[in-house]
Amino acid sequence: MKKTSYPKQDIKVLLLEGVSQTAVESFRAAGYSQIEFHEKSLPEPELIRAIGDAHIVGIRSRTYLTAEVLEQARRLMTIGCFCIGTNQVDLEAAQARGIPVFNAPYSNTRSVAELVIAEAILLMRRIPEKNMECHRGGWSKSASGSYEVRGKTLGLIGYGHIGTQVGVLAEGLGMRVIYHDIETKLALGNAGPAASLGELLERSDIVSLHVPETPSTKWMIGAPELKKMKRGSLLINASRGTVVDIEALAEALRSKHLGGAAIDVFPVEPKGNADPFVSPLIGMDNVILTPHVGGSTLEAQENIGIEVAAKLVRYSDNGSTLSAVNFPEVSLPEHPSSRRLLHIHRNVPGMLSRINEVFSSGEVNIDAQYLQTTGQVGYVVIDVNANETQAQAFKDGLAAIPGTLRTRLLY
Ligand SMILES: NC(=O)C1=CN([C@@H]2O[C@H](COP(=O)(O)OP(=O)(O)OC[C@H]3O[C@@H](n4cnc5c(N)ncnc54)[C@H](O)[C@@H]3O)[C@@H](O)[C@H]2O)C=CC1
Ligand SMILES: O=C(O)CCC(=O)C(=O)O
Repeated sequence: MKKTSYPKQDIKVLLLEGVSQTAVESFRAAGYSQIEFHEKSLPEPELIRAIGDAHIVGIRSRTYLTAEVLEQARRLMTIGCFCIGTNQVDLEAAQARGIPVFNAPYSNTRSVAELVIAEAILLMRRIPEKNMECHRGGWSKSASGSYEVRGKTLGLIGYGHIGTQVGVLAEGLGMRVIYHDIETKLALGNAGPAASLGELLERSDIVSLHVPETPSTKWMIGAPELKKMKRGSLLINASRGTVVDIEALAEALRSKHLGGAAIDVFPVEPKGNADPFVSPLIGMDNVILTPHVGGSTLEAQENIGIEVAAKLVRYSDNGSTLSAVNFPEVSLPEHPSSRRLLHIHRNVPGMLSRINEVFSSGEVNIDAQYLQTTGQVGYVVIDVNANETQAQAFKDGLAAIPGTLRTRLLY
């Protein structure tokens, strides 16, 4: 087994929320044996207990790693979100503690896009109501209110990885696609940008949301926006629950201003499958309710398990932070003949010269040095041709520099 400064068998990996077994297998294959696996998210007191001695933690969307929780995670080296969204982690608090956070930005995007397309067709055909009626022993064979999606306008709010795929699939069905994004985006196929959010809402037969949870998207669809939507049009939200004012949506559905909705995400979601689900949308036959499963397919979860575990292992073994969402990114080569020192520090002037002073005795050769900074944090990696004692002395020297957040030594 490759030797690390901290023996791999002593590195505790805490995996929550039933992340795929492919993640467990990836850690085992990389030599990590201390893996604590939980099928569910943990209530905060239990989370704090479990994370207290963990070096690596893997979560999905239900575990909130707040500044207070991170404060208790004294040994935590890195965090993996086995999903796209990272809003459940206090990214600034993690950065300030020198903890890179990784996610899987692509692996479940196709799964969400497929669900959205399926829901668009079902809602256009009024299938949710017809389904409920049949369940109640009713039979209303009628074409009234049922339409093909062909020729209808789909308005996508957020034209990123998921929005673009929904657009491409929708065009394959003959839909017209318009989108609204805060960034300038390359339009795929025949899609085109709407002049504004308001224009998109006014023109679309179906509006589908694909934005992240940020201050700019919080409650972005409220009563005034719903009012702008066409009478009888449909709303799909598989992004984040805080994007839509759910009470305003319920009212728009009750008043029949909207014809239907498909909602996968909610402002408050149950913590686990045993907890009750409460929503003003319950009981509305023209609403498809799903328990935040947009990305929950076996294909997506297996791929996410492999992708995020690989990023966590690479950081732990090699120091690479490529694609970290809150941290300076460095992609590092292997270092077979040198020892590698990692120094994470507050990004203040003069830090690099203080780091270099530690090696100024001229006793050893520096084989390579890498530096990257983002806003508050700097990350320097130094490969040195030193023996174990020298390397340990360098690590101690680096740790003593004021402004140091964390140091590690990799063999
Ligand atoms: N329901 C589920 O299970 C899943 C939900 N998601 C959610 O979907 C979101 C989107 O995923 P991706 O498309 O992969 O993300 P992405 O980052 O590729 O795309 C998001 C797009 O939204 C745009 N955007 C940000 N703020 C905006 C605003 N105020 N107005 C208009 N556009 C804005 C961005 O510029 C970007 O183009 C994720 O952040 C996550 O919250 C993702 C996967 C599964
Ligand atoms: O699968 C999950 O737990 C969350 C999926 C999701 O919302 C995401 O990837 O952002």
